[in-house]
Amino acid sequence: MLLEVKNIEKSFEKGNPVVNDVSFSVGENEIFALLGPSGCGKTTTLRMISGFERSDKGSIALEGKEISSNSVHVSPQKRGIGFVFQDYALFPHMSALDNVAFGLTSLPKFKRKVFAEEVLCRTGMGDYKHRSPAELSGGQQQRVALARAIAPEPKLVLLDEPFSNLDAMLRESTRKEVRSIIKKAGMSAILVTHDQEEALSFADRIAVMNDGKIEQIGTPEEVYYKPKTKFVAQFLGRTNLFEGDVDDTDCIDTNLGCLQLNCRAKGRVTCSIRPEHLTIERPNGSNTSLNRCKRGIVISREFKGHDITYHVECGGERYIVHTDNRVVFETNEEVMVKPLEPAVVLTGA
Ligand SMILES: Nc1ncnc2c1ncn2[C@@H]1O[C@H](COP(=O)(O)OP(=O)(O)OP(=O)(O)O)[C@@H](O)[C@H]1O
Repeated sequence: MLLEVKNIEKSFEKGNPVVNDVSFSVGENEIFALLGPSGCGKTTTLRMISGFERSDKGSIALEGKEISSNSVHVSPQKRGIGFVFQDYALFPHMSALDNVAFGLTSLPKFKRKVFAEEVLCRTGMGDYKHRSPAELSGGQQQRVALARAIAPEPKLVLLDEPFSNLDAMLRESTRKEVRSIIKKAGMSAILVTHDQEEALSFADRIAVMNDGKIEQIGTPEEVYYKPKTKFVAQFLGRTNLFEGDVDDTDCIDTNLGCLQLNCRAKGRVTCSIRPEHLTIERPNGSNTSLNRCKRGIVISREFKGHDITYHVECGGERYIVHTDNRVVFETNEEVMVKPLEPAVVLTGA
């Protein structure tokens, strides 16, 4: 493993820990994301890894060497880690090119600007190389800061909301370009974001944080399709939650009928089904008697072009169903909601 973070903790003043017993590791050439709502402790975790903040407890090791513990604190400059701060932190008196060339101390002087320009071009900022930060927009400064962090090709680069100031189109293309630069150079990265779509599309693995703690670590597919807690299920997009007693066929009885579970469980469980794992049908003789499901009413629908989201009331509860645009129902229509996949049991709920 390139980075090992073990049981780190941080409190400010006398308050509760804002980072509470956080552990994870990042592999070689891996892109890892810390995802969670504002104030959950993501930036503080990143600052402890960079060395700008000292942890109260726990340890951090980079390439097997301890850089932070009770007795060790390697200064940020000596950690060999690149970072992009939320506020860019560019040198105001230097051009974009000089900002990027500044850190390239391992290259001979005559090569620094050539290489800096190459990286600036890859983040789409080649045409702005002579401008000072004051002459650039927020989004452009953000891309220069990205270029500056990745140009020296550090083993690990820390990215704190690095795409937040870019508009939707630019965000997607910059994200792809930065991901490819990191992967091609063999670097690893930790991205901090509260944007679930960004974490899902950019990272190889994601740690979902809530209130100072990590609730789940997994690949994008794992955290999205197999959330362990209610928080993870709800933070990673819309979902339908159910509670019920497991019968001896691994099902629970719900308003939608008998729901099959994704794993063996006992007693009372909470489980989740993503809206795209439900579909709706017109009631007919066969599906109404099937599985004791109740009829529902379409309360509203959101047409989004390539797909449609329906809100259906069924047995006094509301459910969200996401279908492709060929499944067309009107508001107030009577429907049956049918699961397409088993419900995921929230084992950490
Ligand atoms: N220097 C500080 N002094 C006191 N409290 C702080 C300090 N830095 C952060 N905090 C508090 O610690 C908590 C976690 O902050 P942090 O910036 O790590 O969260 P975050 O998840 O990165 O949020 P955001 O996405 O809004 O940046 C917040 O409640 C914040 O107010």
